[in-house]
Amino acid sequence: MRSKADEILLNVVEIFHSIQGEGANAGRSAVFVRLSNCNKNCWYCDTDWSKGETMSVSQILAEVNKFVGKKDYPNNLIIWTGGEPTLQLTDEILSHFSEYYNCIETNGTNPVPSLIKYISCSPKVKPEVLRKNFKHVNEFRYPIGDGDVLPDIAELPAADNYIVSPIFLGEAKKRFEQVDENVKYAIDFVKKNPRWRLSLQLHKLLNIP
Ligand SMILES: Nc1nc2[nH]cc(C(=O)O)c2c(=O)[nH]1
Ligand code: SF4
Ligand SMILES: [Mg+2]
Repeated sequence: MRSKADEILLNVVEIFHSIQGEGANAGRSAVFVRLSNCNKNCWYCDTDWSKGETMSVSQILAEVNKFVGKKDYPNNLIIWTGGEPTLQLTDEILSHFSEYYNCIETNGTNPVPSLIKYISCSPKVKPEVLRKNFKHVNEFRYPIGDGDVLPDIAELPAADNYIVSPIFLGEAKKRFEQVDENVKYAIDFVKKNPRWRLSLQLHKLLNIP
């Protein structure tokens, strides 16, 4: 018999098992489910989110299960990313993944489903929009380039971690080159603003997915 999980369909770019490369969970084992599409078009975007294939929730569950077991909670991380995962992800979908520790990487344009356990927000909107969408997030992570100005922490919703990551550049959609000016600027920023901390995109340094 067909179940609800067979009927709910999502557009998925890729599903892979790696380590979380960025932020406060950097280094942790995680299954990434990259959903198609975004509502922004950042010049430094490193992801081809326009492609993808249709998958049912059952198919996604089967794929995730190949990599990570249900019994390892809360160390069985699923990272819903994109593109912008809030364009597709709902609590109804997440109810089928309740035995996993569900994390999201979001650009802050929309509120996230309530069943998400860990919100990593890399904002592409103004603080006032963030205040409307969130009471609290687990981490704010700003990609930062030489001379970029960040909002004051007082303007942002409450967060457990405030993180800057220097923007790396290189070939389009494969931006793995360190930009020394951005790294220096990020380090000086953290020295002057010690509530913020530095996170490097480990997966780019290690050349892994
Ligand atoms: N290893 C690894 N960590 C990541 N953290 C966030 C990612 C993303 O593309 O959202 C990502 C990614 O693509 N790979
Ligand atoms: S919001 Fe994120 S996924 Fe969307 S274009 Fe910008 S960097 Fe890429
Ligand atoms: Mg990525």
